[in-house]
Amino acid sequence: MIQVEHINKTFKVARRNAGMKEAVKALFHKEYEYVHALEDISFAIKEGEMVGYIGPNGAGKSSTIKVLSGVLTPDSGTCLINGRIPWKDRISHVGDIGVVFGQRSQLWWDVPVIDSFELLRDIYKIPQRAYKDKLEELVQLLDLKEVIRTPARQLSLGQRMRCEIAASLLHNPKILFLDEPTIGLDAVSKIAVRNFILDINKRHKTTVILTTHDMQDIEALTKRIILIGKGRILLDGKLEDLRHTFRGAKKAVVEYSGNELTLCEGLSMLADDYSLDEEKGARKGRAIIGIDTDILSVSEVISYLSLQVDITDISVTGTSVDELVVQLYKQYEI
Ligand SMILES: Nc1ncnc2c1ncn2[C@@H]1O[C@H](COP(=O)(O)OP(=O)(O)OP(=O)(O)O)[C@@H](O)[C@H]1O
Repeated sequence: MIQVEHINKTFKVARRNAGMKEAVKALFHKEYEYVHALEDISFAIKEGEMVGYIGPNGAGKSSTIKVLSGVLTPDSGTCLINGRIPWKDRISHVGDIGVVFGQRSQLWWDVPVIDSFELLRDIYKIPQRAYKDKLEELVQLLDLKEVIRTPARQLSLGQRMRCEIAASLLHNPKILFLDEPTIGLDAVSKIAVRNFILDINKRHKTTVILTTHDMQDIEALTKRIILIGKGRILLDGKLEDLRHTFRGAKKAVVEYSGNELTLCEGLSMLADDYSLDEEKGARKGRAIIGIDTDILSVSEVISYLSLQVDITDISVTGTSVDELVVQLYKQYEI
């Protein structure tokens, strides 16, 4: 459905130093720098897939989404979406895609949201019957009844984001590009947005490409991730496999009293915060210990530690998706 092959995009950016003198100098002699936003980007996405497109700031995520949605023409490479080249067949292509940029609005600011929806109906030439049915579905699923008669500028961020998502789906697109859809939302609104995305993917087999810095979005929505750094794709694989790779790392938070903790092979001290009871000559503390589960099992760790100290509380957690991504960024030096 989406086939991207060897896409490259370089931006030519004018640069000058600060100050009046430099500004005048730049009038006569401009200096340029070249930013390689996308370098040899290739991937394929099947119908109905939900893919997380992740990477640090400036990695090239938005540039990729812009190429896929047809607003940015690459310097070289090919991209076919449902048999169309996005930047060449823009008008027919936009009928197939919905785009939500979390940081930008597609709603007209001063008019009630429903007026923006009607305008989009005209732009996309949605038949009246289909529009009515879709609107009804979206209003119900996204709980918009109370807000669509309000101007966009008077909505809370969460309400506006739900309206943005509805606006992007009115014409029933096959593909949805979501660029930071939960940015700035509170926990309840984030969950509502995520549940809705899961729901439309299930109902309509909508293909979703999601760029986000929120790893809970990735965990809740996608099975596959594509990691981009400095304009290049560094990894494309299943989240599950990645978890497997990093499975060997767990963390124990141990509240203890007694002696100083000594660690054996397979354990590493990440933090040890304690106070000293000078009378008893004993410590009371909270240690965070890294466990390499390829060397020691969790039960062995508990037995080993309880031989040394009194454990008053212990919790053991695996690597979170956030930690996993930090490790990936470290591994790929991005
Ligand atoms: N129109 C442009 N003109 C010049 N440089 C640009 C332009 N758009 C993007 N870039 C540069 O291309 C690189 C990739 O930018 P892009 O916005 O795609 O990154 P991103 O991964 O979406 O980052 P973020 O997570 O911060 O949104 C950056 O170095 C950026 O400065």
